[in-house]
Amino acid sequence: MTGTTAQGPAVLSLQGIQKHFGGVVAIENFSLDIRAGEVVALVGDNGAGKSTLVKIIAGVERPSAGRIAVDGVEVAMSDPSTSQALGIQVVYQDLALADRQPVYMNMFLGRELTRGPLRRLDRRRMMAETEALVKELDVRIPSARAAIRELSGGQRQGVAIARATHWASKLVLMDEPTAALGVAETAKVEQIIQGLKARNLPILIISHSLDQVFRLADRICVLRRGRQIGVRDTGSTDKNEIVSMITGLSEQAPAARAS
Ligand SMILES: Nc1ncnc2c1ncn2[C@@H]1O[C@H](COP(=O)(O)OP(=O)(O)OP(=O)(O)O)[C@@H](O)[C@H]1O
Repeated sequence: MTGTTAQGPAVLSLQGIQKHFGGVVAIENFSLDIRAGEVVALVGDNGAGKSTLVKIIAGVERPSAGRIAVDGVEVAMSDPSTSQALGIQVVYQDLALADRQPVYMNMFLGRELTRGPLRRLDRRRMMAETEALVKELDVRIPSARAAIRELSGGQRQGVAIARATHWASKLVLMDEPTAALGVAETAKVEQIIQGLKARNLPILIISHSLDQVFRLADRICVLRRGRQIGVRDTGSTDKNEIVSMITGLSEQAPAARAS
């Protein structure tokens, strides 16, 4: 592998990760360090193993072999709550939002703030915290009281990202965050993701759009049929190289490309 020039200690370190589903090798031997403040894109064709890797980090799937460390300490991601407790949050494609509930309740879903001995819902505090967060991240929603179903796809995605950011102290995983969005909404969500860099929170993002990957990522990690093909710094590679890594077809020489 080449091109791993990010600085600082690894927030998340994956070493020799393997995952077999019966006879299917979904992940062969995967190693990657992710550091504070960087966006790493995971790319590869359908079935390359991207979602499986995200599920392993999220504690949804157990690796067949390999080691995972958070801040240098080896951990067993035995279930999603372990991963969450370690400060890792996932924004899944379906967003996992409660459609009928207001934005502020979604922000605290399963972790609602309460007050007093009767532990009544502290709606005011949840609303205030939600408003501060969406403002900080520039997620433009009509109100923290708006029900999710009243929001556009881009606004929903913004809420899901804001929630993940709120609860993640170490890492946010994003699985195709703009797959269902139009051009303008994609641009807005990308702007929100770029804004997260200021928080120094590392992001691992799955995307099928190489244009998006080149806009957002500091490093690009390529998988092909479960094999880790390589990691490149975005600034020292180009789409041709990444496409050839994804497909396994060698790059055409410039002369041949021009003809
Ligand atoms: N629960 C499972 N049981 C059996 N095989 C699985 C399971 N989950 C994934 N696989 C297999 O593992 C391989 C990797 O799948 P994965 O979904 O991780 O790929 P992907 O890169 O995320 O693809 P896509 O871009 O289509 O989402 C595929 O061959 C898939 O069929």
